[in-house]
Amino acid sequence: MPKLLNYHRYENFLDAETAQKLLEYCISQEDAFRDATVNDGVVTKVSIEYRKSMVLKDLGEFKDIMIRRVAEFLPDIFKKLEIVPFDIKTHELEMAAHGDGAFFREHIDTLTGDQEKTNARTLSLVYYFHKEPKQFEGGELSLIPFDFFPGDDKPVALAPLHNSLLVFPSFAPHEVLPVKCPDVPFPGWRFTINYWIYK
Ligand SMILES: O=C(O)CCC(=O)C(=O)O
Ligand SMILES: [Fe+2]
Repeated sequence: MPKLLNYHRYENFLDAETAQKLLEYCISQEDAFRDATVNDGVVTKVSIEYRKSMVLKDLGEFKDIMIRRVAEFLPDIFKKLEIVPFDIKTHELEMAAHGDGAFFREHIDTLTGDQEKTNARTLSLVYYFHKEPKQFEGGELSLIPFDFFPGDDKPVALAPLHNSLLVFPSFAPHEVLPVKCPDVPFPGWRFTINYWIYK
């Protein structure tokens, strides 16, 4: 019987003007997005059975904006997740775009190989944004109970709310359910900033 680990969602995370500028930046970068890869512990590769989405590494000014904003919330994040506060080693951020048929199957964000032992993804933060009104369906983030701990919990499917930040431990299993938006061009897709905090 599995247990769902703590998670939390902050709504209206950025001020409306910054959220709008971020959306404009993202849309302007359409040609710089590349097929997303996955890492199976040995190699990093594109795997269309496992993950279909596009990513962009260069967040421009929004990298610092996001890091600064999240820093204001960190004490509350540790509290909500019931995680003992730690010193941050690394910040890793990328932007992702999910169009029609995009998904990311069940996974965790932390690698368990030796090389990661002293520097591991610990907190996963996903900032959601999209054009309004929303032009896609689906794309919920499903958090999956951890069968290591006893409990009676069921998976929870969280809708990608515009201008919200979802936080959960990087070792919590999760998946992105398929997005549906046939014939919707790039500006109407499901966008995120994926942000991993390393301990
Ligand atoms: O897009 C999301 O909601 C989550 C993305 C994700 O799980 C990841 O990039 O590791
Ligand atoms: Fe993930």
